[in-house]
Amino acid sequence: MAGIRDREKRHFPLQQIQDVVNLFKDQLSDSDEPNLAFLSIVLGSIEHILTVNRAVPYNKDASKCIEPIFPVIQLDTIQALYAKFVTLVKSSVDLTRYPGEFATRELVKRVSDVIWSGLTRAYYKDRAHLQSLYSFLTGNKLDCFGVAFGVVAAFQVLGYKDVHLALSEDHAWVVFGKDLKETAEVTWHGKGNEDKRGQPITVGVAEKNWLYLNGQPVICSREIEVAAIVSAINPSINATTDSVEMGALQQELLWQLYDMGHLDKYPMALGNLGDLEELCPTLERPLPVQIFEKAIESSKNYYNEQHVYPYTYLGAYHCRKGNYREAMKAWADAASVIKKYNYTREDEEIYKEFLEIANDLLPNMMKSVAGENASRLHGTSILHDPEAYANFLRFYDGICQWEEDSPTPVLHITWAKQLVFSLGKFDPKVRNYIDIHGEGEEEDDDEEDEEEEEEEEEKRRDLEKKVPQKEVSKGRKRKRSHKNSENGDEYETNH
Ligand SMILES: FC(F)c1nnc(N2CCN(c3ncnc4sc(CC(F)(F)F)cc34)CC2)s1
Repeated sequence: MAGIRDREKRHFPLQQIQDVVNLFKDQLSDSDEPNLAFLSIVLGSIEHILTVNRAVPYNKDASKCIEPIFPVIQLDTIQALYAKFVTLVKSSVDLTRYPGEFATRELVKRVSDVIWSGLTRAYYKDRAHLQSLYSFLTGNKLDCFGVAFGVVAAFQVLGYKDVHLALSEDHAWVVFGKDLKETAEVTWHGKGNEDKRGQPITVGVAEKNWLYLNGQPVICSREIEVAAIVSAINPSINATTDSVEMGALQQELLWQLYDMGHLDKYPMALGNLGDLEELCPTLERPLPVQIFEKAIESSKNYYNEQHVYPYTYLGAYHCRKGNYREAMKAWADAASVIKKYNYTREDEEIYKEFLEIANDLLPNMMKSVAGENASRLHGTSILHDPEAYANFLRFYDGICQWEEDSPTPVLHITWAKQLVFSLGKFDPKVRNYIDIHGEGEEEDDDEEDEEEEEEEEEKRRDLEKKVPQKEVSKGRKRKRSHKNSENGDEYETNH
């Protein structure tokens, strides 16, 4: 990989968002590969100034702090960090020992060790702003995504074209070799799990396993690796405040990548863009729902519909907007994906997603609709809607199927309590309008049905009387880029 040349230098100093967009446009449209390490250092240094070390100027009225103007990024700062990365990588690997065109498993493990040994011993791995090479080179800290990305960037520095990033919805690894046939773990996953660095991800490991998306991860090209670091931008200053400038830069860069087609095979980046558009709509651009639908289409077209997040992005959006019918459908669709998987101990992230939907978002939705007199009286609310009821049942059926044959149980008493609570909010008549017979089941005659319904009704009412409703907790902090937006310290809120 050639170093920083005039092609990069002429964009400096970077003084505004458009300068960064132009730099990325130039990097992505040239015949040569985009320089991953260089771009990661640029994004990390901007993010550092706009979120971590905000030298925010105070105007005369000290109580109001104003958003800092865009930081000026000097070429020499970037060049020094880039040279440090190149020196570290090239001095740690004796390439004469690896003569082949393609990377070997031994070399992949070696490069992973080089990144690994550059990390400080102990630090809070889930903290925000640990995703870029800027964090690695100035603070010796990376999150699990950052380590995998760092390995791929290191291989680009070493001149390899075959080592690429593989991304699932909660893990990252690399593919390499002729036809990208080989896979290798290069980072850790979650808490308290031994890392498996150097090991391949075999069919047996990936099969029916959400962490490896049943063998349907996003296999990145260099351009999609650029999309991954843009998607990994974390604009959060603290748990309640985002940098408007950093969010705007991420949004602009994602649209740039979108227009070049580099998000077509990256559902999570599309979901990210949909969330940003909800916060701050861009004129003449698709609406958030349309972007979330594109993420769903991407999962259908390229990943055999094995991805869950496209549906939970859409469901969360509709829930926030009060579109409860549509939220129910999206969540039923998400459960129809997860039901194909077996739940294992390393799937906590998706477990928390469904737990929040079933035991917090759904009950609160049913509560607020039950309270709406108008729609209830006119029977237009979801409590009278057979379609919503069918999706409600499909949601829970998917979760039950997810649990079946799994080594780890999913459901516990709270799930049952919340199910009874939400189910009980539907108007009993709604059951007469849906057909829930499985394939080939005999059609019962109506009288029997009616009796059965009455008995069910009695049982449900008795159960409800016995089961006191626990107050549901407040919603979980929404995910941010590739890690939750956990910050070390709290600040007073800006807005
Ligand atoms: F379900 C919705 F509500 C979600 N909201 N945010 C979600 N995120 C935030 C973005 N995010 C991601 N967004 C882009 N690319 C990636 S690659 C990856 C796995 C790992 F970090 F590399 F290990 C995660 C991830 C993870 C999922 S899902």
